[in-house]
Amino acid sequence: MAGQIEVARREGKGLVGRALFHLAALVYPPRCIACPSETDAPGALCAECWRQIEFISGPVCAQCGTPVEAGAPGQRLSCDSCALDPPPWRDGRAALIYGGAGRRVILQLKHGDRLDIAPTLASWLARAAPDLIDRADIVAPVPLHWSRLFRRRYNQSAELIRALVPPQKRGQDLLRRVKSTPLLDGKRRDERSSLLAEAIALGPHDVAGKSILLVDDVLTTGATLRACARILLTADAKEVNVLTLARVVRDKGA
Ligand SMILES: O=C(O)c1cc(=O)[nH]c(=O)n1[C@@H]1O[C@H](COP(=O)(O)O)[C@@H](O)[C@H]1O
Repeated sequence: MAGQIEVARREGKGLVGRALFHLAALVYPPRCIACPSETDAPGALCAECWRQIEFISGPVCAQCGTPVEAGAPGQRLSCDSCALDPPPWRDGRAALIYGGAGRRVILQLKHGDRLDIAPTLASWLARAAPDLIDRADIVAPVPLHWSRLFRRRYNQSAELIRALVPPQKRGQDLLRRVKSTPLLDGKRRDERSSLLAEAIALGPHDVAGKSILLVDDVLTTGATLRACARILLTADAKEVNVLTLARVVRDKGA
C-alpha cells in the first residue's frame, strides 16, 4: 500500500489527485521502508532501522568498496579478495554493508514491488560514488533474463539508474542476459562463475572508448559484475567501474 500511495502522490495530477493522496496518507500513514513502524515522510527509515544500516565510509578497497584498514595518504587500497584475484573493472563502490535493515530495504525493492523507494536508494548510491557517476558516459544495469523480468516485471538495478541519472546517460539495455541462471543465493564463487559464463552479451551498442558504470543491487563474490565487465572490455570500453547498493562482507550477517 505504501508503494501505491507514493506513486499516487508522484503521479496524482491536479487538485483531486493531491487531495486523494493526502486523504490516503491520513488513513495509511507513511511507514519505514525497512519495517512496519510509522515515519514522518514516505520513502524514509525509522530511527531504529536508520541506526542499524551500516553505511560505508572511511577507507575502502578501491575495486569493491569493502571497508579496509587505512593506508598511506593517497594509497590505492585493496581488500584481500581483490588483491588475490583482481576484478576486471577499475573502481568499485558500495553504499552499505549487506545485512539487517539494509538487506530488508534491498529485498523490498527487489521482490516487494516497492519501486517508490528507488529514489531514496539511488540517493545513497549518489552519495557513495559521485565521482564514478560523473565520470561515466553510460550508466548500465546488470541485466535480468527475460523470463525473470517477466516474473518480476522490472529490473531493480534499472529502476535505481532511472532515479540516479538523466535519460541521456542511461544504458538500460546495454547488456542482455542471454541465458537464464538460477538465483545465486547459497551458491559458491566457482558455481556462480560457471553459471554466469556465456550468460551475458552486449546489446546492439558501440561501447568503444566509453566509460561505463555498471550498477547492481548487491555484490557478493563479484561473479556477475565480472561477467558483465569482461563483455564490455572485450568490446573496447575505455573503462568499466561498478557501483552497488550493498557489499556482502563475511561475518556481517548477510
Ligand atoms: O538474484 C540473485 O541471483 C541473487 C539472489 C540472492 O539471494 N542474492 C544476490 O545477491 N543475488 C544476485 O547475485 C548477484 C551478486 O552475486 P555475485 O555475482 O556473487 O556478486 C547480484 O546480481 C544479486 O542481485
